[in-house]
Amino acid sequence: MPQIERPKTIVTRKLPAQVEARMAELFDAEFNADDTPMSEDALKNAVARADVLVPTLTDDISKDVLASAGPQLRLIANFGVGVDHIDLAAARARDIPVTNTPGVLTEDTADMVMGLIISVPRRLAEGEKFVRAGKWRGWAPTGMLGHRVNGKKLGIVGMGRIGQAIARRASGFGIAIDYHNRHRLPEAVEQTLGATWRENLDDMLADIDILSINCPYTAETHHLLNEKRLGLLGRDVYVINAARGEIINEEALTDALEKGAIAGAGLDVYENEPDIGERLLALENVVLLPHLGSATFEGREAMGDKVIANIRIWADGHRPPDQVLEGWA
Ligand SMILES: O=CC(=O)O
Repeated sequence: MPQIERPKTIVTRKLPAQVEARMAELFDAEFNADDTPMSEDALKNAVARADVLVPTLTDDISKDVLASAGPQLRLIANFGVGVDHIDLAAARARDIPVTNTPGVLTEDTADMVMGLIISVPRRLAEGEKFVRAGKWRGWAPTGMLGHRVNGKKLGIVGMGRIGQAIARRASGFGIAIDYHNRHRLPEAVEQTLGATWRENLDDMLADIDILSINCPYTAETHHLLNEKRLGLLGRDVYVINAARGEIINEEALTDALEKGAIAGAGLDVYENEPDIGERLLALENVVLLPHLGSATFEGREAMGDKVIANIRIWADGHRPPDQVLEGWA
């Protein structure tokens, strides 16, 4: 592990001002003042010069980009929790640790998912647009009815920190919780959350009212929700995704929504961000958000603090606390 006084730290996107100020104090830091996502060439140039790269989810840190890394690049300290945009195996092969920012965005993301769990079945976003469009003619006994969430069953795919935080909130709304996860949680945790483990994902899909996707995006979870699995959901089911767009086959989801094979969706993430298909944009039974999961002032500052802590601890010659160990022995 190195000991470096002021590591050359290249930050690929504009970060909160307090975070950049602290980084400028502590590191030989280079920022992206105009916040334009870096091109592949710009990323190659950055890894050729930096000791530490601070990327975000909008950067494709591919094997190709990492092939341009100079021998001095010794840490990738990601601003964000998901690391699917970084070729972890290529980083591992070059012995470059990757860190992320877990924990500090859990509650914000869970709050936003809860917002979608309420707003999609109750048609809140649709109602807001209706009022603004000047179409509202007053209260009506059958006006803009949605589905009740109290007493319904939520299926959570991926019961990590965020999944569990959603379960805690949903219980407060009187929603029952089933979950599917690679590993079953300890029984005591299940009991506290009031959550039931479903070993078989397909069985769970056929037995829920709301689905929330909260697993990481990996080769195994690519299009986890495909046409076949969408077909297992009932007509009154709502799909919520605040994890990664690529976990759902967006074409198949759009088909299901268009046909009324499912009731609606709340999406914060997409397969080709920031592009969203015209067909999806045209649908009424969908709430579309611009990847807002962790978008609070407090959360983004805390994410910056985590990035800084990881760099400092690493620069002091220790293993950074949030090293992503996937692919590492
Ligand atoms: O999506 C946001 C993140 O990975 O932090």
